[in-house]
Amino acid sequence: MGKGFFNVPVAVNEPVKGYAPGSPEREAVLQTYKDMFNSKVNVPLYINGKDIETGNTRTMSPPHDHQHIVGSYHLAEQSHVEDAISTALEARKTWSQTPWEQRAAIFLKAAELIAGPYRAKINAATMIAQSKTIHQAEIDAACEFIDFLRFNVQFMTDIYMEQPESTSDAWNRVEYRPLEGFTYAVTPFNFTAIAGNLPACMALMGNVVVWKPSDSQVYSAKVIMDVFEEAGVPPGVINVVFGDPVMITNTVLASPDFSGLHFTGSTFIFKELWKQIGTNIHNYKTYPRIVGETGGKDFIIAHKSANPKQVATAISRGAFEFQGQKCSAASRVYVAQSIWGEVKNHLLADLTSFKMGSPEDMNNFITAVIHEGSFDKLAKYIDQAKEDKDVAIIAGGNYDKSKGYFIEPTVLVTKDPKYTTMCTELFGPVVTIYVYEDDAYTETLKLVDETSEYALTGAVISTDRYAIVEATNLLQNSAGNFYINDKPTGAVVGQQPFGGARASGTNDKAGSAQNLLRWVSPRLIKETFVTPTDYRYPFLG
Ligand SMILES: NC(=O)c1ccc[n+]([C@@H]2O[C@H](COP(=O)([O-])OP(=O)(O)OC[C@H]3O[C@@H](n4cnc5c(N)ncnc54)[C@H](O)[C@@H]3O)[C@@H](O)[C@H]2O)c1
Ligand SMILES: N[C@@H](CCC=O)C(=O)O
Repeated sequence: MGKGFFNVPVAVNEPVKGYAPGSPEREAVLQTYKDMFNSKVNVPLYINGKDIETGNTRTMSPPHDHQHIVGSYHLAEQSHVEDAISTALEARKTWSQTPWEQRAAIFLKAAELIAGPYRAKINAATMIAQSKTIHQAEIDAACEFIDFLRFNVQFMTDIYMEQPESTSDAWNRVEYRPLEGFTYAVTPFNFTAIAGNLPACMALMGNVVVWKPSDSQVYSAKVIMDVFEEAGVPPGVINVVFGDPVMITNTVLASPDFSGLHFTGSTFIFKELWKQIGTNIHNYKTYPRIVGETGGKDFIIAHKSANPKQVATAISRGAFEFQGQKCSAASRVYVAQSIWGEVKNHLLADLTSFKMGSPEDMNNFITAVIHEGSFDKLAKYIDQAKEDKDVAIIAGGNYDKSKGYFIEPTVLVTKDPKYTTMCTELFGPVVTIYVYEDDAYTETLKLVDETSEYALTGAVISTDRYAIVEATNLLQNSAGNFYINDKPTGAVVGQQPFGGARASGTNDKAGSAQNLLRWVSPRLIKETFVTPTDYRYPFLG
């Protein structure tokens, strides 16, 4: 189909803008934030390239100002989901035959639109919908999303170039077909980049998609769809439905043409979806691909040789950036007794300096948690900690939902290494610390490995190389992303492919060729040049 072997632009990471006072990017994003905050957006479904208004709507409010309405979005009925499926299957006829370089051009254009004309808008939407500070919005909605789009194009061509050996009389070719049928993307609230990448990377590989965003990310999902539309994603290739996740999922998974689930979200939901796909397995035309990146209970272990200030900073950033609502957020920390005093002093000094409030005020490091359900759950764990004897609250512990869902960054110190908040994912600004005896390092590493069902990210901080080696070996299966002398968050596309195993997911590494491989079904074509005409082997005479 192609009329040349094309080189794609070399992917480079999008530089993170600083948003310093007086900078043009700061002025632009603040003005856009104000405009969006003070108007009302109408978000329809998007099916077959058309805006669909169902009339059944739900309002949208920023988590930091939950009585303020910034717009409303339309909820799908079953018939809309069925339309999304049939329109995707119709679009597949053309899209799956479209040359790869044409598909690539669309998503490279999307990257440039976000880097330029849409940057302030996608960042402001993320600040409003998900209550991210400008820095957290910039590294997610702008930079990480741009990186996904650019690097995926490079990964796609790397995959296509992977070809078998041929001989002089037979040419072996592998074509990387899109999956037969349609795919389903179910995305979380916490990363605009993930919401955009899950449908986009499947479409890039020639698939057609039904995408169900999180109810708490609709505003920034709308900007993503505007970008895709302007970049030229043809009608029917990516269809967006909002609303009841159970009804939408039941409808999608009931289709015999369902061919792949690309999920990011909580572990329990993913396991339920896997089970449902298993139950329906006899109905499908092909075995559906299942990719899920899910929860975490991410750790930092600080050796006695660690620099206490480095440990404290890794906790301050790793546990509290974006209110701990990263799957990679540090939420359990093991600190050697001899450095704990100093770590604690630095950490408490950091927490005292944190400012909390609306992301519009760029002095704030902490904003609100995503919704009332999350707020109430976190408040319950904090209240329980106030009651429990084995745990002390050394910072934070207050919360207030009168205006926004604000939870004070909270540090628990426990004497019980299996205390509930050392094991359970809370997904908020609460970190639990266990102080271990300096000479119990090896036992503590075993504890790290055995304490949680998850295995997403983790970090060791040490200046002793043997301690690093021991942690690297003993924690081999405890984290899919393992950091040495760093916090466990902040993976960058193209640098730290991201994902974990155990209950944290299928570890198909977002931001890598490995993930894209899940969305193709290779076909081997052997072409023989001189076709045999006699069945006898030479020795048969
Ligand atoms: N491992 C990773 O890469 C990664 C990245 C981001 C977030 N996460 C995880 O995501 C979670 C936070 O995100 P969230 O609160 O949006 O997660 P969530 O599981 O509540 O929601 C994720 C998506 O699933 C949908 N959903 C909810 N119930 C459903 C059901 N019964 N059937 C079908 N779909 C359903 C939601 O509407 C949403 O679109 C955390 O557990 C976090 O660790 C993991
Ligand atoms: N890319 C993110 C993780 C995404 C999960 O929420 C990080 O590494 O911090």
